Amino acid sequence: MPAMLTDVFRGHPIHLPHSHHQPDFTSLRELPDSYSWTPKDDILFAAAAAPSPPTAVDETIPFIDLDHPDAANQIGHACRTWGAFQIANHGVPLRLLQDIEFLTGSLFGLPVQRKLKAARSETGVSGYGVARIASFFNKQMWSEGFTITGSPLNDFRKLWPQLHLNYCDIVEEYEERMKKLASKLMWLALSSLGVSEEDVQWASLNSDSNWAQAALQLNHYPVCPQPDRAMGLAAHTDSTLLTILYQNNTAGLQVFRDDLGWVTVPPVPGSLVVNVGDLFHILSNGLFKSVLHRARVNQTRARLSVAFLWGPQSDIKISPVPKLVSPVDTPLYRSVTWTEYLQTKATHFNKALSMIRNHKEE
Ligand SMILES: C=C1C[C@]23C[C@H]1CC[C@H]2[C@@]12CCC[C@@](C)(C(=O)O1)[C@H]2[C@@H]3C(=O)O
Ligand SMILES: O=C(O)CCC(=O)C(=O)O
Ligand SMILES: [Fe+2]
Repeated sequence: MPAMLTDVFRGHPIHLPHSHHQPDFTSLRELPDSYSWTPKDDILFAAAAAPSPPTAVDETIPFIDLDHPDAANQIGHACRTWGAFQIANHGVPLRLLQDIEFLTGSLFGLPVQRKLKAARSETGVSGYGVARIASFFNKQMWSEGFTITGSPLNDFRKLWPQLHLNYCDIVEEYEERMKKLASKLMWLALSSLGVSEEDVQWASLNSDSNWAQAALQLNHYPVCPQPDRAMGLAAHTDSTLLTILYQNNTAGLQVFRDDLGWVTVPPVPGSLVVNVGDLFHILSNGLFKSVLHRARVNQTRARLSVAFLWGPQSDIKISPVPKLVSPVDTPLYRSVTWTEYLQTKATHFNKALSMIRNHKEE
């Protein structure tokens, strides 16, 4: 039995503040200094868009109809240029999206004392708390999170003594749908590079398809008195193959482009945002872009998001697909399992990718 996602941080304990040490988000009229970000707290905080032609001003990530006959190429192009795209006709019932949004709102609406009964432990992955990347920043983020790996039953029982079974059913159905969608998206993207199942046998569609695992990250960004100086979730890349994100009807997600700066991803009701993670960047030998993204907050509306963070089981070694490496070159990256990569990220954060990069001998 390979190590599970649940255990990846056993050897990487982390001490993060819990909400009972934090001010009550809802009662503040001014941002405390510990929540006020400047460019020195995050070098990209104020990264202005490079001067660009007026036509490029409202450029954003591609919107792709999965029923379109050219969807595979559109996805491949989006993965290479943006590392992110939005999808319609993804087959996930609207009712299920509404259910997971309701669950998320209901969870974060619980009294703090109740949420803390399911607080994430210092060595754990699952539970209530601030995002793990918080440890790399001096300032606090204007958000709270809840991570699910494996069965949420134990945590949900603590949150909702009566209704936990209904909520477990929603999570189970959501994860089931997301799993199928993620695998479909990965194969569409790979096929656009001419990569087929013989080239990536561990991910074969026929193998009992249990080669993948995932975490579900629920995020809540409360209304904020001074949103221009606050940060909902600091800039990061995901350590995944792919991440599928549902956002409620409140803008906040931004992706970074060297030539455009921070670009907002507008919420489109019923659609989902997909982004390339570090492992897909490695698998594609650097062709697909692991996109830097963050979440901003606003003054009038609370924001909710649900990220399905998807990657391979822990016994699977990810390395660049040989077909995508030129015969005269070495692959851009060494092989790595998801567990090893998450552990590297837990200590080195944004340096993790470069640490597994092969450096060419002169
Ligand atoms: C399977 C994963 C992926 C994790 C760690 C672990 C569980 C929670 C995920 C997130 C979710 C929020 C952003 C992020 C950067 C974070 O802090 O926690 C993610 C991180 C990663 O993609 O590296
Ligand atoms: O809330 C968002 O839009 C982004 C969330 C995110 O990046 C994450 O959970 O990894
Ligand atoms: Fe993310």
